[in-house]
Amino acid sequence: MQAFDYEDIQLVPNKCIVRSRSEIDTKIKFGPMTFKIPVVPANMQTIIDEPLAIWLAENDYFYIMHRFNEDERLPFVRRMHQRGLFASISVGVKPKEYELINDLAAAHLVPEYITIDIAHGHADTVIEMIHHIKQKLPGVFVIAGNVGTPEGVRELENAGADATKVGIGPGKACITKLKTGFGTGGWQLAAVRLCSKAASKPIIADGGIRYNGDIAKSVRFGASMCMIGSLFAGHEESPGEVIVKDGKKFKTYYGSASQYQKGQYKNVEGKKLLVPYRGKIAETLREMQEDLQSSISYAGGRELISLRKVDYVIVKNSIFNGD
Ligand SMILES: NC(=O)C1=CN([C@@H]2O[C@H](COP(=O)(O)OP(=O)(O)OC[C@H]3O[C@@H](n4cnc5c(N)ncnc54)[C@H](OP(=O)(O)O)[C@@H]3O)[C@@H](O)[C@H]2O)C=CC1
Ligand SMILES: Nc1nc2c(ncn2[C@@H]2O[C@H](COP(=O)(O)O)[C@@H](O)[C@H]2O)c(=O)[nH]1
Repeated sequence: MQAFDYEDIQLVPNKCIVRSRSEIDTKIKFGPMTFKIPVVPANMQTIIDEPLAIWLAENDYFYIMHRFNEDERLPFVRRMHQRGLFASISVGVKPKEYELINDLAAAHLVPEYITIDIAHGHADTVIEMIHHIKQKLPGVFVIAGNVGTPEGVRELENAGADATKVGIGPGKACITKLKTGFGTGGWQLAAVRLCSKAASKPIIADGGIRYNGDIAKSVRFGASMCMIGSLFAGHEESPGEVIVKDGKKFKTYYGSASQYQKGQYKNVEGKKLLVPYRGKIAETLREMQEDLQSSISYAGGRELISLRKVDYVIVKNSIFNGD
């Protein structure tokens, strides 16, 4: 197996078949809905909150609400549906999470998407939760993760997951690779490739995306969707705290397994960092779409799927991504 990451790969251009990039379609059908671009902000507390979820849903972007305001999830689903918007929530695997699924079923509240979000997703705990959701809320599109191997993808798909999320430790706020020695940090793009070859359902490439071009690379290697944290952390709408340092504005971004999220220093696998303030999220999403349109033009196509066939070269070998 070749180990490579985003910075090691360049995609090889084909002849352009459009007169303008505006002709190019970046849409992706993912589960029951179609979205403008194959990108979802990470389901982390400093990345997504309810006002942003509403804005994203209203503007045809995918979102996944984080799971850290536990008791707010059921009312959140209700409020999204009352607004005529899709509901997309996260769950863990502890006993209280089973109660949430039971309560949603009892209230006939069926979110369109549920993401099972734990660090080591290739686990019986996740398989059991997939079974529970599918039994109680059969209409839900279930995303399960995170995994980093073909075996992980296959087992979760076989258990009933409709999509799997790939990425163990490549994230910017992640210290899993340093604290445990395990993960896909430094070879996340190769892991996406490996996992997508084993997948019979969509996969989400999660973590390690540092530039807009990495979205095209993820799609090239089989991702249907990219989950992004740090690139979304610095916006006006981002829930992180604003910090002013030496006259410059920053926002805080912390890992979901950091002491800041957990409230205690136990099994910590995440850190806190400051990211430069970068204005409105709408502008970043617009630029991502434009860059993706350009990518597809270089692929010699007019829609996202054309990226899947392009040649690539490995331009160097480094394993610094995420550090
Ligand atoms: N994508 C990534 O690389 C990573 C992401 N995260 C994020 O951090 C958040 C917290 O994750 P997580 O700690 O899993 O959530 P939880 O604290 O909710 O843990 C979920 C369950 O899995 C158990 N668990 C957690 N890690 C392991 C492990 N390595 N082996 C066996 N059991 C385990 C926990 O028990 P106990 O705590 O008692 O072991 C608990 O019962 C999530 O949002 C997750 O996505 C965290 C690390 C890596
Ligand atoms: N190992 C850890 N990974 C984490 C933690 N919190 C979140 N994450 C993962 O990172 C991505 C976002 O990555 P980025 O490179 O785009 O910033 C996120 O979706 C999670 O999968 C953590 O505490 N530890």
